[in-house]
Formats: sequence, C-alpha cells, structure tokens
Amino acid sequence: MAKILPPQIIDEGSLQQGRVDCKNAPIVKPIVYGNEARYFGKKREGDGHTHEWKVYFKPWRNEDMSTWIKKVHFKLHESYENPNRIILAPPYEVAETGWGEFEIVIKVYFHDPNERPVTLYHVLKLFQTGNQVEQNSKKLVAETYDEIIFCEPT
Ligand SMILES: O=C(Nc1ccc(C(=O)N2CC(c3nccs3)C2)s1)[C@@H]1CCCN1
Repeated sequence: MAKILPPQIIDEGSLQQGRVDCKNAPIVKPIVYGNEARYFGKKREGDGHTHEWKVYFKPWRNEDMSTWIKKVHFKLHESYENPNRIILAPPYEVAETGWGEFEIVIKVYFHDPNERPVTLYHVLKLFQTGNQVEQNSKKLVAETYDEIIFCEPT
C-alpha cells in the first residue's frame, strides 16, 4: 500500500520520520504539490476575480509519472464550474482564476489495482504574507515536498 510520509532527507543519513515496513527495499517516489499564483493588479471587471493560479502535482525530479499513475483528481471549491477536475496524463495541473484561498483535495490513483489512492490536501495560496506588496508580475509559489512510498510486491 502506498503511504505518504513526512519529508525525509534522501541520503545515507536519511532522516525517515514515518515508517514503512517492506519485506524488500521500499520504492520511494519524491513528489511536489502546491500552487503558483499571480495577481491581476486589480479586480477583474465582470467576475471580480483578482488572481490567476495553477494547482499541480509533479515529480520532484523529472520523470514520466504516467507509468505508475492512472489519474489525478483535483477537487476544487464547489462554487467552481465542474469542481472535480480529473487529469489523465501529465502535467497533472489545473489552471483557474479566483479571488480567495481554499482547500484543494488532490487524490492520486495508481495503475496497480492493489494500491489504494493517495489523498493530499493543499490550501490554495494567493496572497503574499506580511508586508510584501502585491506586485503584478510577481509569481507566488506555495508547495510541499513529500514522498509516496511503495513496497515491492511480494
Ligand atoms: O476565499 C474563500 N473561498 C473561496 C471559494 C471560491 C473562491 C473563488 O475564488 N472563486 C469561486 C470562483 C467563481 N467565481 C464565479 C463563479 S465560480 C472564484 S474563494 C475562503 C472564504 C474565507 C477565506 N477563504
């Protein structure tokens, strides 16, 4: 069963915080998920949206995840049209616009029928923290590093 563990340092001094008991060496898939956002500079006429953003799930290193991932489901806020966005091939991302921050559920499905889907939670971030000024061209990035760990089938 695939498990999501807190980040670990992948080297000989690896600090593995969670435990996965595999009979053989586990298969570790480092991943990154999160969002980019950019302020329009003002509220958009018509719908009042202020930002464009993109939520994503991607490998930490460049690899073709479609060899082991069947699909990725991004569940947006219910006020969005078609809030359930299913992405069947990389890049696993959804681009939208809006005015606020909310939780996005990311559910990752695997080709292996024995592997249960993995669910990740990301709070969309649009606003710079503290006294940072909203700059039109400045891109904000908010992302999390994690690892999906599989045990070799016995
Ligand atoms: O902001 C928040 N929730 C949000 C949910 C959806 C948001 C949004 O941006 N949009 C809906 C979408 C549409 N516009 C027109 C038709 S659908 C653009 S914001 C919460 C409230 C307090 C703190 N965060």
